[in-house]
Order: sequence, then structure tokens, then C-alpha cells
Amino acid sequence: MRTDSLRLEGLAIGDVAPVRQTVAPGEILCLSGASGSGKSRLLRAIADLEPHEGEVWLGEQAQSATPGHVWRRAVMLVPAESHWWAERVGEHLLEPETADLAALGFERAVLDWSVAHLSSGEKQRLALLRTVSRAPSALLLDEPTANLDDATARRVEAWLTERIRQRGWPTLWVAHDMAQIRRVADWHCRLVEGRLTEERAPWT
Ligand SMILES: Nc1ncnc2c1ncn2[C@@H]1O[C@H](COP(=O)(O)OP(=O)(O)OP(=O)(O)O)[C@@H](O)[C@H]1O
Repeated sequence: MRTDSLRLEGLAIGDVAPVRQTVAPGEILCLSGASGSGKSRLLRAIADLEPHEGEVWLGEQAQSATPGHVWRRAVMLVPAESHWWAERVGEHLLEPETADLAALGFERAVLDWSVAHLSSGEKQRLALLRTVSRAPSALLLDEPTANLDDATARRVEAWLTERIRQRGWPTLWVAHDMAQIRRVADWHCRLVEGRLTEERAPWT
């Protein structure tokens, strides 16, 4: 179980004004906002994939004092479009647990499947599994259920939230569906004209 919080200290990128927020271990902050409002760029800044102002802390570890590849092994981004580099699914996953595969609707045979033949929904579920199998310290999820039908989305959502709570990962989760946000979020920030407005349960 992790005990590090993820802290954004004056983080600013593009049109997004400086953000100051702390996500506690095992907590889910959902982020919503209109298309083009800057949600993905904010996640990319937290993952240190784009130049930005301000600082991000994982516990006592500062992003600016950490090499990018080391930071991204701890603060893992699952982008909307996942990137795959080897031919077979199994080459990307570190000893995935059968229970995790089953929860996402796969049998172990999926490890031999060719990445080139995966559907977008299969890719998305396997990208989530790939990240979880690499034991991150914090999670950044960019619309993790966007390519999934409702029933599969609910299943993936339940699996993800259980793992996040269990392992104590502070999590930022970009979502559009208010019903999903109500189910998974401890709190919710809406990005409107470059500023974050904060809402907490009970949801309005
Ligand atoms: N590297 C970049 N440099 C400058 N502008 C960028 C860069 N990447 C994206 N943008 C612009 O920044 C704005 C925010 O993009 P971003 O991808 O963060 O939006 P978003 O809120 O995630 O949208 P969506 O919900 O459609 O995915 C957009 O206008 C986009 O064109």
C-alpha cells in the first residue's frame, strides 16, 4: 500500500492557470471539461511529457529533481491512445495476474495475441492492465473507458477503482460521464476557461 500523495504546486500549461491540488493515496480526482480545455495537456505536464510551470511532488520526491523516465515509472500516464512497441501482447505485460485478466474479460491466451489485431477497446483494457502490472506509485488516466460499451466500461471501472483503493495510488481520472464521475470520484474538478472548479460529494 502506497502512502505518498501527489501534489500539484502552481502547475500551469498552455491556457490552464496555475493549479494547486493534492490527491491523497488511494484517492480519485476526476477531471472533466469541454473538448480542448486542456485536460490531456495537464496530465502530460504531470507526467513530465511537456514543458510547464510549477512543480509536482510525489511524497517528498520533486518532479524537477527526477529524470523524466524515472518519474514516469512512478507517475504513470495511460493516454487515450496507447502506444505499443512489441509484436505480442505478452511482451508488454509483467506477469499479469489471471484474476486481473479475467476481470478485464481476457483469458491467458491473450498474451500470445498480436497487438496489430487488437480492437481499440481491447487495446484500451490491455493498456490499463500493462500499467497496473508495472506497479506505479500514482496513476493518470485519460478517459480510461472511452472505447468501451457500457457493460464493459462498468466492469473495467469497478476493477480499476478496487485496485486504486487497494494499492493506494493517488489518481487523476479524466471522464466526461457524470454518472461515472459520481460512481468513482472522491472529488471532481471541472476545467472551465483555464480554471479548475472543485465539487465534492454529495454530487449536485
Ligand atoms: N503541444 C502542444 N502545444 C500547444 N498547444 C497544444 C499542444 N497540445 C495540445 N495543444 C492544444 O491545447 C488545447 C488543449 O488540448 P488537450 O488535448 O489538453 O484538450 P482536452 O481537454 O484533453 O480535449 P479532449 O477532451 O478533446 O481530449 C487544444 O486547443 C490543443 O490544440
